[in-house]
Amino acid sequence: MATETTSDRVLILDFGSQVTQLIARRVREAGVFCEIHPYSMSEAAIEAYAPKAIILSGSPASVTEEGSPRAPGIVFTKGVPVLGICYGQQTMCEQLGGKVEPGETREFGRAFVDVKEPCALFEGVWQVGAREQVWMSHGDRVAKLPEGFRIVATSEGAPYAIIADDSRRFYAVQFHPEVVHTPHGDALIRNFLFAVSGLSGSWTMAAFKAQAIEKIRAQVGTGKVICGLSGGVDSSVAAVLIHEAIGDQLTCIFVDTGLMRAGEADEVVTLFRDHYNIPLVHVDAADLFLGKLAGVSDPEVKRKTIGATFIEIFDAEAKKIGGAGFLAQGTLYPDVIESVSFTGGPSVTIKSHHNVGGLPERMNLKLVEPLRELFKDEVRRLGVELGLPKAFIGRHPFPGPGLAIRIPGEITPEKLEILRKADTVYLEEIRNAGLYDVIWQAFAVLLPVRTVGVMGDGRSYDYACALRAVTSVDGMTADYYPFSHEFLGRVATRIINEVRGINRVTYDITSKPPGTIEWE
Ligand SMILES: Nc1ncnc2c1ncn2[C@@H]1O[C@H](COP(=O)(O)OP(=O)(O)OP(=O)(O)O)[C@@H](O)[C@H]1O
Ligand SMILES: O=c1[nH]c(=O)c2[nH+]cn([C@@H]3O[C@H](COP(=O)(O)O)[C@@H](O)[C@H]3O)c2[nH]1
Ligand SMILES: NC(=O)CC[C@H](N)C(=O)O
Ligand SMILES: [Mg+2]
Repeated sequence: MATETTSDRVLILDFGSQVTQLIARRVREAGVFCEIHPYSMSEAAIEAYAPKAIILSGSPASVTEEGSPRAPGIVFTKGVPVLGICYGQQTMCEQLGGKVEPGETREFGRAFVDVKEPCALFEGVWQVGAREQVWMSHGDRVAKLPEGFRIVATSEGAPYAIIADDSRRFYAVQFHPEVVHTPHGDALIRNFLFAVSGLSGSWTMAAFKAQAIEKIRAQVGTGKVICGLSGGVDSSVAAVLIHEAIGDQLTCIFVDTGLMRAGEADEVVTLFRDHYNIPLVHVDAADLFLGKLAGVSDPEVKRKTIGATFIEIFDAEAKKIGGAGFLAQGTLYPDVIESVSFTGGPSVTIKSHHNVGGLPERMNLKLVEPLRELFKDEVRRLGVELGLPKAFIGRHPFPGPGLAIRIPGEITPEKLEILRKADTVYLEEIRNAGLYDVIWQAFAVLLPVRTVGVMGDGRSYDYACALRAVTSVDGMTADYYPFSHEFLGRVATRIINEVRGINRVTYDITSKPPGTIEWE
């Protein structure tokens, strides 16, 4: 999976921590390319990836348990700098001849470290003698240092809060520098990347764009490419990027799945044709999708059915334009991470994104996915770099499976119609209140629950709907948007008055985690 994007690559080995993603974000924000791989990555794959530095993540596991995960030996013999975080520190110590034991005091949340000796990791950030706030989440602790290490900071629950082996460039911390609750944690990570590892921090969107174009040309040659275009920011950016690379070898395909929002199909096609001179085919596949989804209520079955149907259509369209060999999609890094359960790795499949885990096993078209290693906010920056108009860049994400994953249970044309109306009212109110751009994503969900109400002195027995609005940076974590009660009241009244079939409205205040943004 290694890419040619840059030679300054950092490898993050994941032991299953909840916050491994954040390590990647901090590294990329520093202008350094990195990828997350499971700790079980083979030594050959590590060699092929050729990291300039390695970071070991935290983990729910305990080094003291038999069979708990270990880093591949090559991590410590390759001669590159290594930063161990929490479990990463513990396994580093254990593997290099130190000792780990269950601690007497567990530390969760805010803690303080006393800085004892100078260290490249916090040079220019923390002073010797200072007491600094960090964020801890551990029960075990290092009890004996491996040879070559020294203690540079301590905390109450972790006498080895920061340790260093300067000659081998191995550093390890018991706390989590990647979370915002460790103020200056990002500066420590930068020090590891620049001062310790000597990386350049030159991974910019302009550099990414130039290299991505080269890669697309090399992969595709003179072949024809069709690009699944949804009107969302990811596929729009992918299409424009690919068009810059291969010009008229590209044809875009917009699939109307029948699971779109009100007016969306026309809007997307018009917007794209107005701005770009890229051939766009509009396929009306509503009957096909609704037919295949009839009677399906399990979320994963829905997602896989939708993924397979998309591919069926792309295959047919590829033939129609005289045999395209490649399918381009706006797949992002989070789609990949959430869909993939690493064999032998610690993470589990949360949901099969229709364009990754939902793809059929056998595919005729070869995938071109130039954004596969980017997070959403990075794609938006690439969009700016490519000169995409704001109408594309600022759009809320809309998932490929569309309203199908916003109607828990079976999907029917009647339910789709009700949901479209409620969603339209909700988004209209959000726009009127000037909130569209401060919210990351907002939508209505039609619940498969009917409740009793009283309307116009009569009894109603209709569906309930839930409203969702979240703030986020990259969709990997999210919080609910704190609307005023007045706003929520206004939307609820309008939906109940205007949308036949809904007589109750609720607001979803679940963050991610533990929830996800979509309901399925
Ligand atoms: N209706 C559609 N027609 C054609 N391709 C689609 C459609 N919906 C999704 N896709 C393909 O699946 C990919 C993933 O969808 P996803 O919703 O994650 O991205 P997007 O729609 O491009 O952007 P956004 O996340 O902002 O909605 C898209 O980039 C696109 O290639
Ligand atoms: O194209 C897509 N195909 C999918 O199968 C899919 N599932 C979720 N999403 C979008 O991903 C982001 C994170 O969503 P979740 O918190 O629900 O996983 C949110 O922005 C979701 O809308 C999808 N997009
Ligand atoms: N966050 C972590 O990496 C925790 C590591 C280990 N499970 C402990 O409790 O110490
Ligand atoms: Mg979309």
